[in-house]
Amino acid sequence: MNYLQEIEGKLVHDKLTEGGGCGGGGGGGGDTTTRIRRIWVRGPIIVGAGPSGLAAAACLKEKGIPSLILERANCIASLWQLKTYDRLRLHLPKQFCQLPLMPFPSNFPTYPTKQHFLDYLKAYSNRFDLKPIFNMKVESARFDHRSGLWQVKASTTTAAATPGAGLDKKSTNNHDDGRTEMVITTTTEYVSQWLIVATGENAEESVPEIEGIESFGGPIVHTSSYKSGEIFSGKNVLVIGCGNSGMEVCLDLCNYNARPSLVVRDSVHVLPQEMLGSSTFGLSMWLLKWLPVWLVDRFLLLMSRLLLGDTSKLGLTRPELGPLQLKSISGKTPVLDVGTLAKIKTGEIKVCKAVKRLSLHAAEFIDGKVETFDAIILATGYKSNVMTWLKETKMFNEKNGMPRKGTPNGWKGELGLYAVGFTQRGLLGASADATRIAQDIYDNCWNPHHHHNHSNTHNSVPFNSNPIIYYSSTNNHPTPPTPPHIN
Ligand SMILES: Cc1cc2nc3c(=O)[nH]c(=O)nc-3n(C[C@H](O)[C@H](O)[C@H](O)COP(=O)(O)OP(=O)(O)OC[C@H]3O[C@@H](n4cnc5c(N)ncnc54)[C@H](O)[C@@H]3O)c2cc1C
Ligand SMILES: NC(=O)C1=CN([C@@H]2O[C@H](COP(=O)(O)OP(=O)(O)OC[C@H]3O[C@@H](n4cnc5c(N)ncnc54)[C@H](OP(=O)(O)O)[C@@H]3O)[C@@H](O)[C@H]2O)C=CC1
Ligand SMILES: O=C(O)C(=O)Cc1c[nH]c2ccccc12
Repeated sequence: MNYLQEIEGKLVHDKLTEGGGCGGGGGGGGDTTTRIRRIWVRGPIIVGAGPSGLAAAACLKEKGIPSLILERANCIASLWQLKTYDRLRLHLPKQFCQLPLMPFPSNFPTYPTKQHFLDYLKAYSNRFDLKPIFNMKVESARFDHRSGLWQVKASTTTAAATPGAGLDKKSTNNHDDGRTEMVITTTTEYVSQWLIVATGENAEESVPEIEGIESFGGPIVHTSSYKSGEIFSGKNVLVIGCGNSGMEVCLDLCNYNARPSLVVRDSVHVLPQEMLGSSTFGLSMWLLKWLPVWLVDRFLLLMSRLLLGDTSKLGLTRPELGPLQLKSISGKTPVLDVGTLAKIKTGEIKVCKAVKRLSLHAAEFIDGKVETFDAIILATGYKSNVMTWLKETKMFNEKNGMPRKGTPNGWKGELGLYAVGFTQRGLLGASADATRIAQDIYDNCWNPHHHHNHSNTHNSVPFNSNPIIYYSSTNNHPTPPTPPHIN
């Protein structure tokens, strides 16, 4: 640990804001009092250590290309590790959820649990020796035309650290109990020829505006902080949103003797998880090889009708478009039923219309009904955060932070910019992106002599595996400057 801090200390004391080395990199600007560490990365910078970022790094590594992963959380796969409920399993069979180059172990069940999946991701990082820099939140990234490089500014926040050099901001948090603790934010600028966006479609919670929400007297939690129904036992809980999360949370609430009501503001496709002895997803993929989407949809709807009955009688109206067509046009994922429908049929879960307004202990719905509730769970989904930090609007839509080009072409931008995991096709889509990105960087950019499309003629590794070069100096440390407080 001391050793790491020493590196950190050395770095921040070096005179770093001057350009030099590879092309100036912007910055400089004369005023050397702003102490920003600047680090040149040999390979691509990957933002996000979720399944997508890990897959991209592994595919690059396999081609001999080092990369550097920056992750805001203090662990890999933070969505899965920190923001999912206890009973979560993959909804799709494991063969559709594995990352490139390393299949799931054969002893895993068809639908691995959250812990299985996390164990797999840990093993995946170890296998490819991936070492993300944790607690490193990317605040901005822009392409510098002068140097031809991406400049990625990231911040690390340390609580109660020893004051030192290289600090952008020092502030104090005043706690209610009178304690004060120092919060230190350090900014680091990473510079590279390539930037791979892997922050995901689920980077931030989507929180709806609902009239009167501020006056509601009970707890309001997003599904990202819901663990289990235990604390809601005996309570009336309003679950807003009927995607896969909302549906499953309702089931979980029932299992803990809470009384959930599910808001279905519009329409939803609920499909059985399996039909004819195989997974609905697998069967659909297979049928799509031979039949047009509309026909596969007709088949899915027929099977659903036989296996689940008429869901509209339960308040779950189906959209006009079929489930796969809707998924491909809008990205809206059909719900794969894991037992919720049975509880709706028995009345253990009530289905409600859209919420009109909330008050201290109640919700009024658009059909005029009023019900009392002790708690609200927002199962309203997620959104990308790319538009908040990526200073680029050609590849990414500045409104929704998604690539402008649709699947499967959204992975490649210009000037060394890539995106992995924005296909609205889950882990399968992310894996395909990661493979393509690594191949593209290898083919077109990686060889210093730019042998376009002659990938199979050069199999030597042009750089050593350490991705970091300290921009300002001759230092070439064997490890990245890991923040001193990670686990
Ligand atoms: C409850 C739930 C269940 C799911 N189940 C399945 C399933 O069974 N099968 C399937 O295929 N898909 C499933 N998905 C879809 C899900 O998108 C993928 O499983 C997968 O997590 C996507 O990986 P990702 O790396 O693209 O994004 P994420 O897993 O979200 O990882 C992105 C990472 O980027 C980090 N990050 C974000 N912003 C910054 C920043 N500014 N700086 C640094 N780091 C940043 C985040 O902290 C995060 O660790 C599920 C999603 C949810 C919410
Ligand atoms: N085990 C698994 O594989 C699981 C996978 N997932 C995946 O994770 C991703 C996120 O899922 P999820 O968290 O369910 O989010 P989704 O985005 O899939 O669903 C959000 C739901 O909230 C509704 N909603 C949004 N705003 C409001 C509002 N103001 N009032 C009422 N309803 C509202 C939406 O309705 P509308 O359609 O009308 O906008 C939609 O039904 C998906 O890709 C999903 O498939 C999630 C859980 C489990
Ligand atoms: O979880 C997601 O968002 C996915 O894209 C994977 C997925 C889960 N259920 C599905 C049904 C149809 C297509 C994709 C999925």
